[in-house]
Amino acid sequence: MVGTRAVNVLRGILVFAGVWGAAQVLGLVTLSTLLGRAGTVGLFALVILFQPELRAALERVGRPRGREAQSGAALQDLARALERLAERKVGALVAIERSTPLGEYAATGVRLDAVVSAPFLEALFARNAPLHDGGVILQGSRVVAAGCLFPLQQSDGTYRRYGTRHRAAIGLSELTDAVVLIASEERGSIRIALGGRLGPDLNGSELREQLRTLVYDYGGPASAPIPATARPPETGRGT
Ligand SMILES: Nc1ncnc2c1ncn2[C@@H]1O[C@H](COP(=O)(O)OP(=O)(O)OP(=O)(O)O)[C@@H](O)[C@H]1O
Repeated sequence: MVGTRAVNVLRGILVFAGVWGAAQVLGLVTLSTLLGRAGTVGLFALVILFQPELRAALERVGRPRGREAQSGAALQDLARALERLAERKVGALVAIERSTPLGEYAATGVRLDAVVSAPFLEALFARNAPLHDGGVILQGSRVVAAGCLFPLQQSDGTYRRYGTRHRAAIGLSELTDAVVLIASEERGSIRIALGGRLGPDLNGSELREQLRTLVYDYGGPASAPIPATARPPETGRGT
């Protein structure tokens, strides 16, 4: 994905390999030996750098069967919590992990390991609750972190008028394939940010339908084009 840390690292590796290859072709023995040694050290550095992603991948391999059924119940609870929060005009920001590991964003908040339930999510975002600020991250049917800092979408004009909660959702969805839900404190609306775009207001049944398509039925990056309801870039104040 363009702009992600992995792509930047890959670019660096390609430049490194190019210089190393050129040194070997040109017979620059000292330079190619030095780069060869640096490459070995670099390999270890990569393992450390991508430790959260590697751990998430291993966790995914070891995840027990039956996760889909649990996620179905979790998504129902998530939708119910978002509806209630929006109704009461309590702001909420929830990122659902899909293919891109969200470990680096979870690390900016408080790690949790709790089953998704509507009362728990509502309690997390309640005004004055210690973790109500920032975003919550879900992996499967678990809440894995709260109070997380998401990357703000750089105001390129399209979303300039939106507040930081919405721009954090758009920013995260731009850098990852997460499905990011926003309950607006100001408007009492629910929206989804996906692929760097903010969708329209959703009612409860539309939200459930979107969660089913984007999360429950999700079979990997190739299977999930951005649905029409998440497409229109809107220019008005979203809050
Ligand atoms: N980078 C960020 N990552 C995660 N959450 C953030 C980030 N920046 C702001 N927030 C959350 O957004 C809240 C501020 O929301 P703000 O009113 O500015 O945005 P908004 O898009 O207008 O949302 P709302 O419609 O709910 O008012 C903060 O209190 C915090 O909880």
